[in-house]
Amino acid sequence: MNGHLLVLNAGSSSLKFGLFTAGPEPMALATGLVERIGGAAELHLKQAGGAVIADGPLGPRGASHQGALEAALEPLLKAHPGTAIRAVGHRIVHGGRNYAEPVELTDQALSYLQELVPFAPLHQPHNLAGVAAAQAAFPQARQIGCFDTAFHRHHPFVNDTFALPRRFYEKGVRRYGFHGLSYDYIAGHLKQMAPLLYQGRVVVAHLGNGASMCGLLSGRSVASTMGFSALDGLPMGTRSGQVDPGVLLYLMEQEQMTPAQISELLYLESGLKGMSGIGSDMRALLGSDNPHAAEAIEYFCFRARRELGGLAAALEGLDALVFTGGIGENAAEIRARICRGMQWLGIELDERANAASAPVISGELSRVRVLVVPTNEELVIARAAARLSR
Ligand SMILES: Nc1ncnc2c1ncn2[C@@H]1O[C@H](COP(=O)(O)OP(=O)(O)O)[C@@H](O)[C@H]1O
Ligand SMILES: CC(=O)OP(=O)(O)O
Ligand SMILES: [Mg+2]
Repeated sequence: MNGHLLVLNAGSSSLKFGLFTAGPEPMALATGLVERIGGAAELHLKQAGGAVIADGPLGPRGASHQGALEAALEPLLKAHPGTAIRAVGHRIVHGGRNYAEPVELTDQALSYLQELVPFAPLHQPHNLAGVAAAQAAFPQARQIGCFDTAFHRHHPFVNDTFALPRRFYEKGVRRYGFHGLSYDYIAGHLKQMAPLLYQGRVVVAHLGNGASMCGLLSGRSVASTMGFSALDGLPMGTRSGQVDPGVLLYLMEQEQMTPAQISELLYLESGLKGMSGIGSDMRALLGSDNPHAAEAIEYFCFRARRELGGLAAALEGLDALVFTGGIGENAAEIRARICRGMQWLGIELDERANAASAPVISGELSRVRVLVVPTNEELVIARAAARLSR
């Protein structure tokens, strides 16, 4: 079948994208990233072989996701003249109750996904804006949606519900879980590279700007630290992670904060940024001697250890721990500090392997294998787009 695939992974302040071949196992031809959209946006775009196509500030077009997408596509398509885009695969954070698999984005699907915007205000609007922009740029192409929630849709009921009156569950107040495209990639990687571990009890720590952990049993999601929204669980770059709901009542009743103000607080002003007063970037915190930065890092690692213990309980044991995401893949110091408190669970790191971010970072005597696996959400999307546009 002719044509290529374009993959768009729109985050809250970033846009990752790639041009792929459309065969049964798609191959990346070029991949790119726009970061700091809305601020000092920069475009980084390279060929799969490593040659740089574009690298530098985006200027005024970096003010919005739409502008960033247009500015990113120009050099991409110029470097690949004659490319016909057969399908555009989109990461869509929330698929709600309806979608446990990727789907073609018909008008009906899009209007359902639009209704989910309040469930994921930091991501869903950008994801849907990406669809609109891609429809305008490639009117002939099929638009395929791939959902962060889909991988978790078969959670057992205890991990799907809250202890609220039943009617809220029926209305969709559930623990959806997110980062499913990343967990899907990791599960597929384990199946291929470590089939015995794949069959076992695995916790994946996706530690990026957004962060969550997921318990896998035979490659399927059993429990995740993110729930109804992408706010729960671990603290993140700017998100709070788990907070006592009583705090929210207090903020409304005593501080007279509006829902919009609370949303801003929890999604954009909390987490590493809020605790440190410095910023959301783990690199900046690790490089700082400010005691509040140190406390934010310690809280991050402490919460990760707590969640790891909880997920191991949900899995009734642990065979492997996988680190992924920008922090999980690169920050040896953070991996070490999470693992240091977990010897009781059978985790022993090999310090040198960890410092080198080697694929296996556990020591020979460690009962639990500890791995570093770079995630690839774009490849998972490309595979789905290839399949659904066949
Ligand atoms: N070498 C590194 N050391 C520590 N943190 C890093 C390193 N490289 C990237 N990070 C962190 O990874 C995070 C971004 O992760 P990423 O998975 O790219 O985010 P997103 O959720 O936007 O996809 C940032 O906090 C960044 O500081
Ligand atoms: C769901 C989520 O938190 O995504 P990201 O890590 O891209 O912010
Ligand atoms: Mg991410």
